[in-house]
Amino acid sequence: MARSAIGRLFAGLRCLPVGNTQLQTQCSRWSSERTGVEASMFSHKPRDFSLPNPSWGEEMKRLYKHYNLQSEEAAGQGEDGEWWTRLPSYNRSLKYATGGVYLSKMIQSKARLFTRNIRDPGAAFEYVLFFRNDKQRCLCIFQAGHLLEGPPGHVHGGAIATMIDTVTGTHASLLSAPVMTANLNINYRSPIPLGSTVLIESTLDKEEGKKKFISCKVSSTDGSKLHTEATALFVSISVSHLLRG
Ligand SMILES: CCCCCCCCCCCC(=O)SCCNC(=O)CCNC(=O)[C@H](O)C(C)(C)COP(=O)(O)OP(=O)(O)OC[C@H]1O[C@@H](n2cnc3c(N)ncnc32)[C@H](O)[C@@H]1OP(=O)(O)O
Repeated sequence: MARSAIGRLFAGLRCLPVGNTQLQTQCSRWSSERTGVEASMFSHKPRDFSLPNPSWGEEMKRLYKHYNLQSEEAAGQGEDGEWWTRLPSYNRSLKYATGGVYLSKMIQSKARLFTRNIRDPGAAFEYVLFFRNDKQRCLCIFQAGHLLEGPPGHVHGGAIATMIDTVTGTHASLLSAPVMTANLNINYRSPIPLGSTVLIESTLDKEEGKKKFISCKVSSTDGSKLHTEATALFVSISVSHLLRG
C-alpha cells in the first residue's frame, strides 16, 4: 500500500507544473486518471524558490530573464525548436505532489531540501534551473551567498559539490525518477568568489540501462573562466530501495 502510494508520488514529482507542454504530455496520462487537470495535483500553492527575489544581483536577474525569454518565446513553436524550461523548486517537493501532504507527514515530516532550507533570501543557495527541451542539457544560474564561505571570500568546496549534485541529480531525475548519486568526481580549477553568479551546465553523456552518466561544468557567466568540472553517475532505483533505507 505504502509502496504504491510512493510510486505514484515519484511519478508526480516528474509532473511538477513547469508550464511546458512537453512535460504536461509526459504526465497527462497519470494526472488525467486522477483528476483530468494537472494543476489539481497540488493541494495548495507552494513557494517556488526559483523565482526572482530582492536578493538577486543584476547578473542573476539578467540571465534569468535571458533564459526565461527563450522559453516564453518558444512556447508557441513546434517540438523541434530549441528552448529552455524553468523548473520550479520547492523546499519539499514531496509535500506538493498528489498524496504528498499525507506522505510528507509520514516520512521524516521535518525534512527539507538541503539547498532550500535557509529562509534569509540571498544568504546561501540562490539558484534557478532550466532544462533544454530534448533533456540532454540542464543549465543552472547560481548566486552564492555569504553563508557558503570556505576559503576566505570564496565558496566552500562542499557547497559547490552540493550544487553540482543538485543540478546533475535533477537532470537525471527528469530522465527517470527516482535516482541516486552513485559516483561524483570533481576537479576544482579556480575559486568562486562569494556573492558572485556562475553558470552550472550539465550534459547527459550516455545512458546504459539504469545508469546515467552526466558531466558538469561550473563557469563564469561570460564563459571566460572555468571554475569546476565534474562527472556523475546516477543509478535508477526502485521505490523499495528507498523504503529499505
Ligand atoms: C524533479 C525532482 C527534483 C529533485 C531534486 C533533488 C536533487 C538532489 C539530488 C541529490 C542526489 C543525492 O544526493 S543521492 C544521495 C547520495 N547517494 C547515496 O546515498 C547512494 C548510496 N548508494 C546506493 O544506494 C546504491 O549503491 C546505488 C543506488 C547507487 C546502487 O545500488 P543498486 O541499485 O543496488 O545498483 P547496483 O546493482 O549495485 O549497480 C547498478 C550498476 O551501477 C554500477 N555502480 C553502482 N555504484 C557505482 C559506483 N559508485 N561507481 C561506479 N559504478 C557503480 C554497478 O556496477 C552496476 O553496473 P552494471 O553492472 O549494471 O553495469
